[in-house]
Parts: sequence; C-alpha cells; structure tokens
Amino acid sequence: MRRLPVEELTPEAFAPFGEVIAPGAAREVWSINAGSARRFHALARAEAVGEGGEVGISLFRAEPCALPISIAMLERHPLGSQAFVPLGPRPWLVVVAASPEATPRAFLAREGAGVNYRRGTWHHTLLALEATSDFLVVDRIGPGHNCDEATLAEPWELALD
Ligand SMILES: NC(=O)N[C@@H](O)C(=O)O
Ligand code: NI
Repeated sequence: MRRLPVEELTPEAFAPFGEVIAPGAAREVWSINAGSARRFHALARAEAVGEGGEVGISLFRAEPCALPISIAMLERHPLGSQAFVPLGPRPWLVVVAASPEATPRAFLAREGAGVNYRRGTWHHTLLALEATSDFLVVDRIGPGHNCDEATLAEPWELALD
C-alpha cells in the first residue's frame, strides 16, 4: 500500500484547508478579565449555510485508531465548517485533500492543537490515537445534505514512525 508521510501541523501548512486552533496560531492576543486571562482571538470562524442551518457545539468520544492506519475515504461538508479541538493532551491525526483524486496531506496535531476544516474541505473522519479521546466539535447542525463521501481509488497507509 502506498504510504503517506505525516507532517507537523502548522498554521501555514494547513492554511489551504482551514485554520489551526492553538495559542501559537493566534494573530491577535490580548489580556482580559483584569489580567487574569488572555484571549487568543478569532482563531477560526464557524460557518453554517443553507435553510435551517445553525452552528452547533458537540462532543465526540473517539476510540483510538488501530495501527497501521489506512486512509480509504474522504468526506466534505458543503454546508458548513467543522472544527475539532481535543480535550486532552494526546496527539491525533488530521488528513485533508484538495479533492478525492489529489494526494492527501496528513498532519500530526500535538499539545492540544485543534483544527477547523473550512466549509467544503475534503477530510478524513476523526482519527484519535493512543486512547479513547474526547473532542469538542463545532459544526453545522440542522436539516439538509451536509456530507459528501468519496472512496479513494487506492488507499494510503499513514507513515507513522
Ligand atoms: N460524522 C461526523 O459527524 N463526523 C465527521 O464529520 C468527521 O469529520 O469526523
Ligand atoms: Ni467531517
């Protein structure tokens, strides 16, 4: 099976697909609450379009992937963005692509970093590692078709060291 390298997740590398949700990705940071906290402002924008669509907040509890990890499908959400933020410190994997025909890109998210998939971004479903992991998810809730799935012509194996 062809192997897909796994890159470090950075805002720059992920920019074609969406935003990284992590303090280091913030363009604007300011002190709030009388100096007792800092706001890492507008790391991403949640989008929900279409009749009856709203932005919702959910929790996903994901089982860890068995290794080796095969990438055989991608999906996209034409009516809304989708953000995943881990609620624990474990690393997790993000796989995105310009199209189901394009070579995907895989990223390792560490130290609590999350991502926001821009509306319509092709991505693999949630890939947790090591142990059952909880994620905060911000995406479109409401009626309508919001998930296109594609089976890849040939699967990829993630080249995790
Ligand atoms: N099914 C579901 O809500 N999750 C997927 O969209 C995903 O990207 O994990
Ligand atoms: Ni999704």
